[in-house]
Amino acid sequence: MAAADGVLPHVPESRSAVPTTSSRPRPAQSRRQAAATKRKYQASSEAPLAKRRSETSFLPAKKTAAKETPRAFKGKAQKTFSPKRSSAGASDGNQERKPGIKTSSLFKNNPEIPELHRPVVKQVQEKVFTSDAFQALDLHPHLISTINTVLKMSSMTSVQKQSIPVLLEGRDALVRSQTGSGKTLAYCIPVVQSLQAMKSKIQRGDGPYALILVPTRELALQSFDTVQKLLKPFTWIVPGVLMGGEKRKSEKARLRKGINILIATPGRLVDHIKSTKNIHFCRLRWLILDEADRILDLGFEKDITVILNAINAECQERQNVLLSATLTEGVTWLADISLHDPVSISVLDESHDQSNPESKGIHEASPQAGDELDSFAIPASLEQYVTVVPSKLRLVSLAGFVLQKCKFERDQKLIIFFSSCELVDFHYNLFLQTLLSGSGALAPGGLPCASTRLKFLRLHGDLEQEERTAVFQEFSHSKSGVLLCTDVAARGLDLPQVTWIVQYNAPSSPAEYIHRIGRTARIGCHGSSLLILAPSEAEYVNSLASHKINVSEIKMEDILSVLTRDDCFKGRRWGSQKPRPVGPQDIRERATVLQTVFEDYVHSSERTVAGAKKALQSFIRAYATYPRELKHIFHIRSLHLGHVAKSFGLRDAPKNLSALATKKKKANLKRPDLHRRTQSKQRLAEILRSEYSSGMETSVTKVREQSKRAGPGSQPRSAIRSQRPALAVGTNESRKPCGGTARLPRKWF
Ligand SMILES: Nc1ncnc2c1ncn2[C@@H]1O[C@H](COP(=O)(O)OP(=O)(O)OP(=O)(O)O)[C@@H](O)[C@H]1O
Repeated sequence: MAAADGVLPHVPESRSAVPTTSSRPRPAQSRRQAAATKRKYQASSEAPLAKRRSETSFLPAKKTAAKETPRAFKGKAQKTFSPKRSSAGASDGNQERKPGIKTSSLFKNNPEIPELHRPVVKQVQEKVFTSDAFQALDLHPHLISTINTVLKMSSMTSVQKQSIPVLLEGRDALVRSQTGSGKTLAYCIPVVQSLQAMKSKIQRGDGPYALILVPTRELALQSFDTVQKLLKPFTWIVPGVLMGGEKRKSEKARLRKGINILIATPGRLVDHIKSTKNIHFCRLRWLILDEADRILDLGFEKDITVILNAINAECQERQNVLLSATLTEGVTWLADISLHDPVSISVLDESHDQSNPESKGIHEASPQAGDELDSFAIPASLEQYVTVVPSKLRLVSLAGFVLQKCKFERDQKLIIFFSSCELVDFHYNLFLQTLLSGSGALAPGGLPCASTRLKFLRLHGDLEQEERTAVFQEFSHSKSGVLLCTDVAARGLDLPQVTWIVQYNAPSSPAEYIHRIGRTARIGCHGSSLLILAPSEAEYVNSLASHKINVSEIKMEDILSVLTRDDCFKGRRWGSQKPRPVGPQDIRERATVLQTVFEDYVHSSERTVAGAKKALQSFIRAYATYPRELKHIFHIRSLHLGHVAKSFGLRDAPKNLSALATKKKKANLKRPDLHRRTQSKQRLAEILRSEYSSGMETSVTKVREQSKRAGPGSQPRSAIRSQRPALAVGTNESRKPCGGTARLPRKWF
């Protein structure tokens, strides 16, 4: 007889939450356990064992609505043991489990998984490499030899072949090409070439000749590294990075000594513009906005205003370059009105228009068809998958996928994207404590045969800079491992040999989807991505298709079936032990064992329960911030709190969460104006506390306070103070809505 679904037999040794074959119960013991189990079932509302054993399908035959029942934040999800029972005094992990403790009824009352009717669309693709060598360009011979010998590159990529000559001519440009196609060198090579060729040799004390703005610290470090390598033969040109996380004093000292190619995150640069005397831009020749569409998002916009005010006040003549894999309408519009005689470079156009070699992918910038702008190129070597998983089964499915890749396959490097720092921390700690062994510190409930082959790392904006840099370096150089992260790692990062991208929480825009999956399959390599959706979110696949993004389905059963390869997850059977073929029932049992391991860990102490609740709360908060156009797919009302709680290892839907939500909802109903205001405030707060900040909370507060004091339509204070010609930011004239990004005023470049 198989172990009951959702019921684990008594485990005498407290640390063995998962039964092993060596501790099989003796007949008398099994009889006692069977009786206990029977009593348990009589007392519970679960179907009797015999009936459940007869269920042959993987999911319950009983069909429920595709949407999870809209009982969010209300009733109890499942009748289970309360966290208190296992948490009190259980932190030492020596708590003895009672016979027949009900664990997870993971496979009951789940919404039906809908058939995915994927419209097959023709994906937009670009050619990565050309056959042309860098020697074909008019570059300094030492620069060419550095590219060949230090960077070990010989032929140009398509975007480099198109951009470098245009930029060397001195034109402004808008550059769009797929992720991992070599955009960094497409702007770094012309910058270095032009600066080394200047007639009056650059002095360190001259200050910045080029300013490169990037959205995150890791990207700043990465770009700095590339610039530094290119500058090897031109030692008189000094590169430098300002990115936060470092003491302001030491950054000031470096600024004082002089930085000629300055790479910075907007927040930190603003901080220096406001507080550092030695910063000036009178010799600036280049302004590069890498990941330009992200930099123009709300949140960065204010910083960019301050930066451009400061620059415009001191220098008018310079070259401006905007780059991204997803240049959207907002950025094109901005370029149309503000770049000087700009050139629009899109590798996509060249790939599409092979019939007319004259046209190439280079155009005078002009408005492009909306359809074309909404479709982004995806590397041809990137295979995209989606799986639809009911909320209760999300956690075990994610863990199953990680185990499949990292325990049973070689050299797999995974990045898993979550929607918040709290979610990253929760899953990181959970996986470390339950799936990883070898540290000798396996948590209560940890798998006795957990793998030493797994390596987990995490990256998000709440970590100390030292840890962020160390993680970035370690994952870069690792052959295998799992990086759990927020969107702080979504843009621009070039982490070699990443084999899989997993999106555990769906991104909030197609652009973010493209950037996340773009961390794999770079520069012609192979890679895959997996998007995990709930049944109520299945329509997201159509939304992706409307942007020419094609995904294939992987069935949840196929992911979970890996658990049958691992005897760690074997539930204890009593009665006949005859070997039998592995079937859906085995998968269910093993998934239940794994879920129980997670639940046991989460309920092992008050601290871990609180951590899970905090993560759940953060998940709900993030879920509420999907943009309007996706709200019909990701609506908080379609979440079943009890089911979602299971995916955080919580046996019950936390009551205080539901109370909080109901209270808020009621209050908001009474005050619709307040509701609207709170929503936008929350959104702003969300953005302000995002990973892209300068790393100095004070600067965020200052920006907030200043804008509050100054009111709408005001100029940044720095500009007023220094009598610089400020921009009319916030005035009705200068701002037009466009694609969620407020349009920027003319003359920023
Ligand atoms: N000509 C080249 N030959 C070989 N490798 C190259 C070449 N140009 C760039 N690369 C490598 O390709 C990888 C991706 O380059 P890069 O990070 O510049 O891409 P990107 O287009 O900026 O990507 P994203 O849009 O994600 O920011 C890097 O490892 C880089 O060193």
